[in-house]
Amino acid sequence: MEEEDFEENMLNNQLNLLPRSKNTLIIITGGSGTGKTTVKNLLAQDPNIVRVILTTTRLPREREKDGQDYYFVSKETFQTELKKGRFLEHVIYDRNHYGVYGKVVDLILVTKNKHGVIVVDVDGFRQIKKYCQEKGYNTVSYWFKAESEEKMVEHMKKRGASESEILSRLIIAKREEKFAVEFDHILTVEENELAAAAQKIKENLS
Ligand SMILES: Nc1ncnc2c1ncn2[C@@H]1O[C@H](COP(=O)(O)OP(=O)(O)OP(=O)(O)O)[C@@H](O)[C@H]1O
Repeated sequence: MEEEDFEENMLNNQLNLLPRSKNTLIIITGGSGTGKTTVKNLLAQDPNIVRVILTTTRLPREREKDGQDYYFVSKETFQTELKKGRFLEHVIYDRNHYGVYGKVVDLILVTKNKHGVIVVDVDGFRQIKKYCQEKGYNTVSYWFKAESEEKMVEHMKKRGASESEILSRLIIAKREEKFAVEFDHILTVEENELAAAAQKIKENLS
């Protein structure tokens, strides 16, 4: 093969490996009370970053809107879609189903041509990352930590968690700590520095 052809081939191969969308899905995981939800909401204030909306069988609460807070579906629809493999991840909480539609990720990164942000557990992170890799989408993952366990407890109390919930969340957090190495970044969110954490994530996008 001529040297020029070889170079062109190399270039084409590299282009094929490039993601189809230049946008990035920001995946946030970590212990309870580490500021994940707050930082996600701060990120979503940026017009270029869109929250990945979950689908649920739970009934809408007052003022919740379909397509804005959640996609609300019936249990039957959820089961049918689940069987078809449409959900990247799926959890049952308080007898209600919650799932992430693959097509919602496509909608944000490709159709809307924006970055996405999602808060998920470790299993969800793995599933979503796998999906994005298969589709050629960029992801950046963050494992969130608080300054200390005491601060996590303080934060959980702030959002109204009961003693028993706090205890079980701390146990889960301890158990899951070992998975932090699977993430691109481990981010300690300093006390009252939630906006700084969001800013750091945004800076890492460009
Ligand atoms: N670093 C921090 N400094 C000050 N307040 C914080 C910090 N992290 C979280 N908080 C506060 O703690 C409360 C819970 O935070 P948030 O819901 O963002 O945590 P979370 O990681 O999403 O928790 P969970 O997984 O339990 O839902 C909020 O009131 C938030 O403002």
